[in-house]
Amino acid sequence: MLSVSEAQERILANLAPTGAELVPLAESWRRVAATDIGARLDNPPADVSAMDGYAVRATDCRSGDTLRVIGESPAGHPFDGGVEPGTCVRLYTGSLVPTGADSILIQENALVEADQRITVLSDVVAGRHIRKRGQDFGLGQTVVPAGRHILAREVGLIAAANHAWVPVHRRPVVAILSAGDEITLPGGDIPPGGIVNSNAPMLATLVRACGGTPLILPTARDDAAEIARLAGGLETADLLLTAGGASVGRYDLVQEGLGRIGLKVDFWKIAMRPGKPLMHGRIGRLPVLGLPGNPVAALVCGILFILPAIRAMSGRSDLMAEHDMARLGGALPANDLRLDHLRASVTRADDGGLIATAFSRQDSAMLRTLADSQALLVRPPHAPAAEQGEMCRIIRLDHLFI
Ligand SMILES: Nc1nc2c(c(=O)[nH]1)N[C@H]1C(S)=C(S)[C@@H](COP(=O)(O)OP(=O)(O)OC[C@H]3O[C@@H](n4cnc5c(N)ncnc54)[C@H](O)[C@@H]3O)O[C@H]1N2
Ligand code: MOO
Repeated sequence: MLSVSEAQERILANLAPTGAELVPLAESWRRVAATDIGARLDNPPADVSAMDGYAVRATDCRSGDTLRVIGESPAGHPFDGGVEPGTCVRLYTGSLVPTGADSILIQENALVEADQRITVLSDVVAGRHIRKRGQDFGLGQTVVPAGRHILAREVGLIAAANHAWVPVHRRPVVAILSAGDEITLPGGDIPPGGIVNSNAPMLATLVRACGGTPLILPTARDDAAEIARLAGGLETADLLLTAGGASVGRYDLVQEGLGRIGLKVDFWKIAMRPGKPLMHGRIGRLPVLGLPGNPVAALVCGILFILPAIRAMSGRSDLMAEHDMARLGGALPANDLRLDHLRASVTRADDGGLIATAFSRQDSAMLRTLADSQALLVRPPHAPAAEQGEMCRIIRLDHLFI
């Protein structure tokens, strides 16, 4: 069986980033920059004060000196003149520094006298409290490089660089096809032997959390022709996910159904748990991931394979879900050849470190245990038995909004 890392490499090998589209700045959160975004001005655009006080010349601003206040420079209303020897201009945080001034005397260090005069109470250090033009970034400099995930900090930076529109990669469209005679819609009557389709809404949410646009297709019966019909004509999608019918049972017909519309299987079955029956292939140019029906297996495959695939198609370079280190909250038995992903709760020790404790039952159909887990505890293939307190690797689910 293929290892998880080989499977990831093969899935990612043929994925290209989507094209670019322009979105309003406010819509760019959690999108990915499609080109380098350059500054359309210097920031700050001119020398400005970092404090409320007076624009002065440091040489005539020693403790005990008296200066004449020749005007005011409120933020947004620059002073129309210059600071001459023995004079100063009243200004505020963000005010343009008038010509002639080289420093700011903060107002706490000035005693206001009569006749528009102030007495300096403390020596001024030349250059203090002035934000120099372009000290943050300069006109034409790249502020956000292509491939950067745009979060609130980048939104602020792009705005400061004077852009109202942002070039981002189009969200990858991910079609989701559930297969199985037993599958019913959430909220309806459940016939004998039926089970509610939890995979489609859960995978759609995962797709959204990873930055894609989910497209839930109608549920396919256990019928190869119906699977072929529902999965056909998806030329505009970027990825097709199937859920269920991936294993070796007589009614596991996804491969046969998709084969009728040209599926070329790249691999089937990998050395992981849960998620062993994962299938990867292509229908024409459309990449296909066949996920197991067991919901926990489908979600774990989502984190290991769909998440990096969507990130890659979105133009990101940080592809894999981040790992953290934790101490084991309980002993674990030795592992077999499959990379295991145990559902685990996470708490914080008094020293600030993380403690991950695997749930005692790890059935891959148990959704409540999955929802109660804050992390997947990763057990490498052939890991020996481990004692409580030993270090382990975890993938934190809350951090991924999954
Ligand atoms: N003899 C073997 N049996 C199985 C093997 C094996 O290697 N040999 N692998 C097991 C593993 S591991 C998994 S995982 C499952 C995967 O099976 P399928 O992908 O074929 O999934 P189904 O049989 O269609 O369903 C499995 C399980 O999940 C329920 N299900 C299916 N779709 C949904 C859905 N959309 N929402 C909620 N629940 C769903 C379905 O009713 C089944 O209970 O195979 C093992 N068997
Ligand atoms: O992938 Mo299966 O869920 O290991 O049981």
